[in-house]
Amino acid sequence: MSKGILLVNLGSPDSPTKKDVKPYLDEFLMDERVIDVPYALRNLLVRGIILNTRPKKSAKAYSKIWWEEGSPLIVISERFKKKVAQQLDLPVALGMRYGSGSIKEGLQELKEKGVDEVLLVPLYPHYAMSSYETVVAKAFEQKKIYFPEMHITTMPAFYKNQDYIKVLSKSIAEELKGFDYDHILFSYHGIPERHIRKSDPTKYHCQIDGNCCKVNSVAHHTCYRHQCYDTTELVKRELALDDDKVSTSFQSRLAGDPWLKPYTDFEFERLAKEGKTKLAVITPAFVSDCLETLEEIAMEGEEEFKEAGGESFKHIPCLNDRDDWANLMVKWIKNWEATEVLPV
Ligand SMILES: C=CC1=C(C)c2cc3[nH]c(cc4nc(cc5[nH]c(cc1n2)c(C)c5CCC(=O)O)C(CCC(=O)O)=C4C)c(C)c3C=C
Ligand SMILES: [Fe+2]
Ligand SMILES: [Fe+2]
Repeated sequence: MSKGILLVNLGSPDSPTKKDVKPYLDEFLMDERVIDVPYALRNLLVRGIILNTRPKKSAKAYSKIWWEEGSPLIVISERFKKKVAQQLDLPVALGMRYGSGSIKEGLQELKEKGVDEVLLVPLYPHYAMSSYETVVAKAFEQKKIYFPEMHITTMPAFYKNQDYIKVLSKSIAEELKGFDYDHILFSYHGIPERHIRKSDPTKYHCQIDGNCCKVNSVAHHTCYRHQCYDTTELVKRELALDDDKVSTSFQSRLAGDPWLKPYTDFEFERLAKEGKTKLAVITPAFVSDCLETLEEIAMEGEEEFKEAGGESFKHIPCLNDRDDWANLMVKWIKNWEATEVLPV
């Protein structure tokens, strides 16, 4: 068997224009694990309603954060991949769940290098049906159709891995140097509450009230909300932060059913009104900065917070291509190569 790595991130449109954003959003929102309603209804919702207005709005947002080299998410993912590959003697490829540079292309690249045993690495710290699970499902679907000879092992979600928490905490501590804050908000990408219920294998454990999280359950392996609160708690402990200086919220909701609460934009207002006027925001659902961090938080969020009375605001960058983060990924991969052990 010849081993290789496929790192997978979400993907971006090819350019920040309505023409390129529309097909990207079409692929993204027509994913049954993202808008999880029957096909006919999803088709009506996405193609009959959302895609009439959203591409223009999203293109405008993307154009505010676009870099000369391209989409920040793609550029950062490529830099990360390069740093990881430099330290390994086995092929490393990058794939995107949506848009250009697909999972199929990534697997093809590995196949051409003689790989038949793939370590699939969804670049998400937490499990969610709409992020981690859809990457795994797509990779296995592509394997079945095009690469039946390949064997795929998937890296588990690493939201509470000790080394990951250390690297994340170190990045936060470094970024907070010189920033006088009175609160740190951990803002995670939101998902509809029904996704939590759907992903609960027991079908009764997750009450979405926090009490369920105190009772040990197999449901925690697939509960995005539980895992996000775990990450916050572990970083809080690692950095010895006071309870009342840290909170968790969920951003980026779309209209419709209730999404995980509290909502980040409401929290900006609440915190400012409570006199927490110097705010640091960390976005640990993403390993790479992207539209949701650079525009929604670092631009729009700062404006909303200051309009509500906030004085200073700092978005702490994602891990991106930090050396310690790339080194940690290399360590996990080497463990897998040598002993088949993956992070927990
Ligand atoms: C039903 C809608 C959505 C769910 C559920 C969802 C979950 C989810 N998304 C990410 C990570 C990212 N999402 C990004 C952008 C983005 N997300 C949605 C919708 C849902 N996401 C939309 C419509 C968009 C596109 C932009 C917009 O119109 O607002 C991005 C940024 C991509 C980029 O190019 O920079 C990321 C990353 C996670 C981790 C997640 C579930 C936990
Ligand atoms: Fe999203
Ligand atoms: Fe829970």
